[in-house]
Amino acid sequence: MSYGQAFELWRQASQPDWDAYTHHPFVEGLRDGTLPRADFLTYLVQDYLFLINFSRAWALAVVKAGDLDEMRACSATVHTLLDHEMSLHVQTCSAAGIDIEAMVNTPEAMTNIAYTRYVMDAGLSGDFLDLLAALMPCVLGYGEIGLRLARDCVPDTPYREWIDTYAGADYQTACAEAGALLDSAIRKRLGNQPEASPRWAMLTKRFATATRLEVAFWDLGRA
Ligand SMILES: Cc1ncc(C[n+]2csc(CCO)c2C)c(N)n1
Repeated sequence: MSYGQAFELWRQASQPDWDAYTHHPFVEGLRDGTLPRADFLTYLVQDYLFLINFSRAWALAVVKAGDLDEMRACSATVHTLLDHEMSLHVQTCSAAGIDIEAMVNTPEAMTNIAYTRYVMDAGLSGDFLDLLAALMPCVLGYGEIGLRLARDCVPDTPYREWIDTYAGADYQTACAEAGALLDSAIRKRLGNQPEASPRWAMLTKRFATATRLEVAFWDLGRA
């Protein structure tokens, strides 16, 4: 499954942080089923708070978009986040006795604040490309993780549902579309040789910073 050209270049430029993100001990614990349930729930509650702010960042992408196609793609992501992705978190936590009131009243972890506000600032101080560069590690990293874990996980891991969500055709299609949106947005603004643009280094850096923030996000699940 290809997530596009810019992603491939930024992913390579972000080594070894990309591997630290996609092969983090937390991810390995999902794969082999050894991740303690309490750690998973800590992660899910923080991730719920993360997704609230992440939805706001995709809403900012609607504002920063350059045409109706870009607006449609970003507003569809806002809709998916608010009406599907977040309800999975609520259901799983509620089955474990954590109600939505408890979730929204949990203080945001520092790394959670750092990550989401970094993404928001990329969009507020920069343009559509700055914002997309900061949004992509999150979207595409989970696609890559999902595919690998679906292939390599132990058959009876209790995290099979989580893995199947991200390995599934719906999510993989969303990743391919996000990668295509990124490539097309870059082509419209920077032309056919974007690597030669003076902006390329900064965009690559934004992708790498968001990747490091993903590593830190897994760490907070293990606290
Ligand atoms: C820390 C963190 N990083 C990535 C994701 C995955 N994710 C975030 S938004 C979205 C839908 C499309 O943008 C998906 C799959 C997450 N949940 N939490």
